[in-house]
Amino acid sequence: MNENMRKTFIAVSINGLQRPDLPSPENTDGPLTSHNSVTLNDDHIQCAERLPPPSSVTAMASGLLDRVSSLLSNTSLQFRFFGHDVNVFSAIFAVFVVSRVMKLLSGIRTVNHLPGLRVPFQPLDVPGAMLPTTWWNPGLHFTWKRRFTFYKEFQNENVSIVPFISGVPSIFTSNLDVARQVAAGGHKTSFIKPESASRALLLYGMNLAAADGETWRRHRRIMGPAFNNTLYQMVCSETLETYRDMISAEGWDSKDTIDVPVIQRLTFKLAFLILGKCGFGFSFNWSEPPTAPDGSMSVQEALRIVADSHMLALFAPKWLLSLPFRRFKQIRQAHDQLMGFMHAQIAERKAEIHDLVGGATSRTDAFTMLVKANEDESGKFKLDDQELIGNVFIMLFAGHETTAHSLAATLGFLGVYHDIQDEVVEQILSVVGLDRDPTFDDYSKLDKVLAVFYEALRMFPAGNLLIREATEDTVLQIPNPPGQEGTTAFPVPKGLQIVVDMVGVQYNPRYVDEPEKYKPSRWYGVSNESEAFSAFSVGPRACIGRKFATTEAVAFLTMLLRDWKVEPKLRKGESKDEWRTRVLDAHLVLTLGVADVPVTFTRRVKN
Ligand code: HEM
Repeated sequence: MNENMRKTFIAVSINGLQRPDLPSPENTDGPLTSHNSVTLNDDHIQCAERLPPPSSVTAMASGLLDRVSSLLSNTSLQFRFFGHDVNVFSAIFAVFVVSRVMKLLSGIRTVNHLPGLRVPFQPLDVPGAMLPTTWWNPGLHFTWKRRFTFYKEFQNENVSIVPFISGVPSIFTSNLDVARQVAAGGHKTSFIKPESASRALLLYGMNLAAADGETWRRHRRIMGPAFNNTLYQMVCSETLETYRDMISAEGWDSKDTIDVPVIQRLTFKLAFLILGKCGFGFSFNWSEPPTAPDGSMSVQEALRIVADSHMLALFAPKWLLSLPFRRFKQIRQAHDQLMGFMHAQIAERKAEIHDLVGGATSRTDAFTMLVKANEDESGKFKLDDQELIGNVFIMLFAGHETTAHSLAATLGFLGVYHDIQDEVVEQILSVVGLDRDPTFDDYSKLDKVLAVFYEALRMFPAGNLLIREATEDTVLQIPNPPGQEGTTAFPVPKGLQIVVDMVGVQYNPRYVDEPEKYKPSRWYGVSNESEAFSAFSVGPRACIGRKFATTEAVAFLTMLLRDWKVEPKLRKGESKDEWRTRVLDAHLVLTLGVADVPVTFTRRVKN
């Protein structure tokens, strides 16, 4: 019996993995050929290539079953089945194997036989993400690690992933037209953010980033007007102020050379303070003490704790955070204090807006603009107080890490490429000069400063996975391979997950030549709104904070690069190329960032 089971298992597994349901090589009308540049023969070969060689699967499965069989044969739990003695555990094992093979085959049908990985776990689910990357487990970071090879291997800009133990089948896309169809939102979309993807965004209340459909439209209608030039003027002037504050608080004004072991320490603080000032409307500064004059936790400290513990608050169960540890107590205190404070602030801002003639207020931060836009709205479109708070906090969570990491990567690249740094400084000097600080009006003339930021962001796209789920049976129009006109219809069943792989998009040679090279010149003269630069996503659901982030980046880099030359802080005997390979690599938690960047700043005009 055990020997028979083993043969059956191996036959079923290998047949299942090799996709007997593919059209025969002669039948070129199969569902894949129309938009693939490869023949079905190649297709079969590629699919097989993703698997270990059949002989090794056979040997492994055989070894595994021998061990399981010998273990099971020592047990005496048996029952009669069609005249045979069957061991209970063997039967359970057989049912498990058959159910997994069925899951695999059904998954392959769901993705409409699109070639791709056939793996035990979905890489974005807990087991697949936690287990190390091996030949059978792509791991959470596979889109980064395989950025130069993944889509090339399958000769397709869309690749399926079908798990056979746990997780749902999905299609990963590196094509912008497909991204536009699934991620852009809009009136008639058949795709939503699945609950599992938006849950992480809902800690402080419903908000723009987590909402879908009618709810999303209601939130965008109120959030849209808050992101305007008055806000960007504020972002610009507060960034200049924060830069000056940093220089004096860090003691840089008396030094000519400064070593910064991790530039993220500064960029995270900058991004946090700008969001605190321009997002929440708080008067934060670089060296605010953690406690207020009355001894209680200061608002700046409370917000910093909330920002730093976001991951823990997301993934730790509620009971864990209620344990009496000092750190957890601090997080609870920060959360409660901020909530009370935010509700009081809403009441205060509403009163201020109503008391002033025509609702005009001198405050220009996003929170005040949001409350004002909401007060101007009537009836069913109005957001409640918790939704207003949810939207203020989503700015912190969506805009903090993303901006900070992109700035860190920019400084890392500029440290390596001095010719590019010199070109940018030349533009800064010709637009702004040495005698005044930049203003928001200079922004459009500083396109090379914007370009160095854009190119770093292209290479480390912070919003790296846009996960969507089909709400109904629908059809995607998939562009034919480069060089071939037109599109091919690809049926998508209800429930299928489509993941826009932003790393794949940004490294797709269809959109950028030499994607592995840091070449800011590709963005010279490209306007801030242009969808040619797609790392903020595209369409109606693209990042609402794009100009917020770029205004801050341009203002900060203009001030910093005018005063300081940035260089990589090399280890003993290390070359710049070695530094680049070691340092400019991904660091992935919730968003994609760059590993710790150590740099040295040297004053350009000595004191
Ligand atoms: C370099 C910095 C940033 C990058 C790379 C970035 C990237 C993105 C991307 C790719 C999306 C689309 C996500 C999706 O559709 O699933 C997005 C959405 C969003 N971002 Fe950003 N972002 C950045 C900065 C900011 C800032 C500074 C803010 C706020 C001040 C912000 C607020 C938002 C919000 C609220 C959404 C949701 C928009 C919607 O669903 O309508 N982001 N961002």
